[in-house]
This record gives sequence, C-alpha cells and structure tokens, in this order.
Amino acid sequence: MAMDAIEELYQRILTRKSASPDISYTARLFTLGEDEIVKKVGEEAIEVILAAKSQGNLRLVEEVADLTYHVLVLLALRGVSPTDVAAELARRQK
Ligand SMILES: N=c1c2ncn([C@@H]3O[C@H](COP(=O)(O)OP(=O)(O)OP(=O)(O)O)[C@@H](O)[C@H]3O)c2ncn1[C@@H]1O[C@H](COP(=O)(O)O)[C@@H](O)[C@H]1O
Repeated sequence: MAMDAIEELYQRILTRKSASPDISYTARLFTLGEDEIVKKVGEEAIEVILAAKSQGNLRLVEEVADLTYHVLVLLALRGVSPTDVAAELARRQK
C-alpha cells in the first residue's frame, strides 16, 4: 500500500472529526465513539478472512481497503498517525 495514499486518506479522515454526521459516514463513526469503531475494525477483519478463504483477489483488495479505512479512523480517534505505525515497522526492519 502506498504510504502517500494512506497519509492522504488519514488527513481527510481527520477533517471529518469536526464535520456533520449528517453528511459524512466518517463523522458519524466519530460520533458513535471508540467501542463502535473497534467493533467495525473487527467486522472488517472478519470480512478480510472470509474473502481470503472463499473469494477472489478483487474482493480481497476491497475488504483490505475497508479494513484499512476503519483502522485509520481508529488511529485518528486516538491521535495516532500512520507515520507512527510506519516508524514502528521501520524499527523492526532487519
Ligand atoms: N475510504 C473510505 C471508506 N471505505 C469504506 N467506507 C465505508 O465503510 C462502510 C463499510 O461498512 P459496511 O460494509 O459494514 O457497510 P454499512 O452497512 O454501510 O456500515 P454500517 O452501517 O454497518 O456501519 C461503508 O459505508 C463504506 O462507505 C468508507 N467511507 C469513507 N472513505 C473515505 O473517507 C473519506 C471521508 O469520507 P466521508 O465519510 O464520506 O466524509 C473520503 O476520502 C472517503 O473516500
């Protein structure tokens, strides 16, 4: 996954923290709170597993995109940036 695309989406998600829930799914998620967002992450992770086990790569890509988006919403809620995750991955590199 291109880091630029992740960062761009993350920045757009951050702007939805102050947007109206009436016009934005992301703003609605922020209004629902952490428990609901974590639940969505879990559901999307299960969708990734199901796609991997029984569907083609196109569906797998779609489900990983859904999961990535919801993880970014969780990170945004917690004030963690994808750059922090990239730094952790870089630290692990051998
Ligand atoms: N990348 C995404 C994205 N990926 C997935 N989703 C939404 O995540 C939901 C997936 O959940 P489900 O499949 O469970 O569908 P659902 O039944 O609608 O969801 P629930 O009502 O069950 O929560 C869908 O509503 C998708 O539209 C996304 N919603 C928004 N974005 C991006 O986030 C940014 C902000 O968008 P707004 O939220 O529209 O402001 C924009 O750049 C969007 O392109």
